[in-house]
Amino acid sequence: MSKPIVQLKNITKIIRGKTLIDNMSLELFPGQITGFLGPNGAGKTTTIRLMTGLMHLTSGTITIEGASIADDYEKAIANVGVIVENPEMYKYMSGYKNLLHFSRMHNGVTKARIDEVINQVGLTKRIHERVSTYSLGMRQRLGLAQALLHDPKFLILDEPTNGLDPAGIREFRTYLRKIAQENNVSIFVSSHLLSEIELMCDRVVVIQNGKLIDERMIQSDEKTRMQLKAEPSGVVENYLSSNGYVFTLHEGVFLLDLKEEKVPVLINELVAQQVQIFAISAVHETLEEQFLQMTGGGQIV
Ligand SMILES: Nc1ncnc2c1ncn2[C@@H]1O[C@H](COP(=O)(O)OP(=O)(O)OP(=O)(O)O)[C@@H](O)[C@H]1O
Repeated sequence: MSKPIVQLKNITKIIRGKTLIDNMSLELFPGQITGFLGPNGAGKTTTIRLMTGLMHLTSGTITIEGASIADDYEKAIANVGVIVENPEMYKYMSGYKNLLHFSRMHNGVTKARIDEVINQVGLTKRIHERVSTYSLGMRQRLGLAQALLHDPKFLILDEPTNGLDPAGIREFRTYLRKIAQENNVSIFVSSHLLSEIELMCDRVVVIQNGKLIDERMIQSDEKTRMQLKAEPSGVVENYLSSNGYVFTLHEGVFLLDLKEEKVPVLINELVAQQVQIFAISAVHETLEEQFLQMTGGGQIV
């Protein structure tokens, strides 16, 4: 695994005797999109405020590209890009003029760099039109371009796809992935929307009561848990075990993990052995179900 871009080491935040963040440690890596998931009040916003220096740590350290937020703020923050919930844009100016305006907030953003980010977020054709004519998805992408202007290595997105439909989310994700990979940026997506995290991220960390309670990779090409009802079960059992399937049999229903594209193969082979298939279907345990189990049913929208 490559070197982390961001390191949170045993961070704690206490305000007026209340522990908001409790001894949390986390590493974020280049090229990776990490989802930060938690019920309302879990401490997501507080963590982001600590990461961007808007709040001071009670104890622990946060470093970005090796620079400490507490001791070397300017250097650390130079590597951070933030997209807030609804990026504030000048609607009656063109996308280009907006970017030109925001580029002046940083040192050394060239016109060539502005063109580069416009191209990266797919806005080249419409960039000279007024922002008021943009779709919501285009505005989000303009917000992304704005956050990328100074070429940060760490990008924070707070509830990034607010209001986008699933197709819009998917489109936005394509751009995020391209940016994570091409620029070797570490992207951190804070959201209480499980579906959003599932769609956009490679990895998810779950926070509750200021503590990290789970961390896992999200694999899109994962095997699906299937339930199969077929008879005679002895023949099915024989076939599955001699072909290396891992399965369980409960009340006449087989449970096994396999990739969806393997389903027709399995059906053909069983039918060839005179097996009668009554049903085969996917059993989905979504991240949402896992999450609800983990957090004991915290308030999720
Ligand atoms: N300045 C503050 N002073 C005291 N308590 C605070 C302060 N800021 C946040 N809190 C409390 O800290 C806890 C964590 O809040 P935080 O906003 O970080 O949660 P969150 O995960 O971002 O939730 P949401 O999804 O609702 O934004 C909450 O109980 C909140 O009331």
